[in-house]
Amino acid sequence: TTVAASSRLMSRRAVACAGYAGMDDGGGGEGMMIMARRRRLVVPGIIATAGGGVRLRPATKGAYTCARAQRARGPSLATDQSLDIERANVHVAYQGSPGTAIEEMVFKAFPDCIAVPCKKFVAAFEAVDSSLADIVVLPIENSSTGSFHQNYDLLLRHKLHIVQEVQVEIELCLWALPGVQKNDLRTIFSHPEEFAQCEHSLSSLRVIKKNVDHCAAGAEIISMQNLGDAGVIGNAQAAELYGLNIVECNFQDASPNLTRYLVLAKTADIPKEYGQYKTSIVFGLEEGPGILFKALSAFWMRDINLSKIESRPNKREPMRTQGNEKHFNYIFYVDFEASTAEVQQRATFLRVLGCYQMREVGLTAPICQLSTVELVVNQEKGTRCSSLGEAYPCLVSVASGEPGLAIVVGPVILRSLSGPTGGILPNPSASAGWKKGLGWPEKFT
Ligand SMILES: O=C(O)C(=O)C[C@]1(C(=O)O)C=C[C@@H](O)C=C1
Repeated sequence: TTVAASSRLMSRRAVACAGYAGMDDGGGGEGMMIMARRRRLVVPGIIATAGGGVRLRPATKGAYTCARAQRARGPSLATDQSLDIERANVHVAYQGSPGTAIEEMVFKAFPDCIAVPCKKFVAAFEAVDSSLADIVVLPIENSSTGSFHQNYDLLLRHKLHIVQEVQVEIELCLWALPGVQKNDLRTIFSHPEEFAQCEHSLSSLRVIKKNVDHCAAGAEIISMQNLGDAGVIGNAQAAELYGLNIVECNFQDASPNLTRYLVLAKTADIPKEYGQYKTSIVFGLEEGPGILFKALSAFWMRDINLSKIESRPNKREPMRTQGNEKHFNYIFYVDFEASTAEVQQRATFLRVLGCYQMREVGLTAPICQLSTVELVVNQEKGTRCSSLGEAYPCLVSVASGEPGLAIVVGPVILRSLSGPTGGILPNPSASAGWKKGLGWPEKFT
């Protein structure tokens, strides 16, 4: 059976590897066609390190330099202000390998892309940092288990901009070698987040859970070692690819099971037309009663919908002192359905992580749209912008420490496509940083 198992795996993997090398597998079947369209980049000069990072091979050993990578894949759009992430051949980095849920999402969202699978997310971020890939795709939240906390930390550690978010429904299945029943299972492999999404389903099984980076890694272990008492939780694609049978479909505790992914690039991709979009910021606050409430009231005063707040420990300054007491110190990640607001008046630091469009793959209905009325003033530079696109670079520079104060005034939010619910006047007390003499923007007076 070992031979049968490995030849089964080999034949499946031959298809996967044809995809990996960017070769046409020559098959005429529907599945083969899909694999042929799916191109993955193998970067020969990249060495995975034990810590999951990547480093480039030294030049003497035939380095695959950024310049060579660039030549191989044509002109880079990484410095182009109008980065088109939905173009053909956009290079998409992610943590995963053939058959993973994340890869399925990548090909759903970017059907003509070149996939750049990496061992770890850190390596995927580095691939974009070093221009080997245009964008990185990062899971950030699941509809039943919530935030992927470690991935929030990655957003801050790297200087990439969020350029899009994509929500995907992922059906999880339990699979094992052909002939293996649910009762035979003693070990189950999966990604920790996928275990969490199936906690209730798993409670009836007496199994040991083993974490792997993604479901395909677990499937490969089972297939290669011919483990007749092990299963793996993941999406259906990997089961097919690694020659496993589905023991149970819809194994996740809640349906639909949605994962929200962020797409990040080196350059901010500012929405040029007003549509359904979001901004993500991260900030720290000074000590004091109600400070978070005051910062967030800036959104309320402008009728801006906050869609998510996440607090994380401030790793650089883990403790703050209040009187004689020491407390944990936090930073706050906030997503809101508009452009940036004047939180920076109260923030000890603030970074705009991105302003981006929201996409849903196979899901329904936009919730809110922003009208074209938007004005930003950077007092020091006296810049007035009439669109979010114009305003964004100024907001980013102010947020990253340049002198000045950028304030978004307005905006008028259309709650439905049928018409505005009314404009929001800037509230003087909320705009305390506004310099006298500049006056209120005409559009709002
Ligand atoms: O195990 C896989 O196949 C994965 O792709 C893992 C993965 C991901 O990285 O996107 C997939 C979905 C989950 O919600 C969390 C993790």
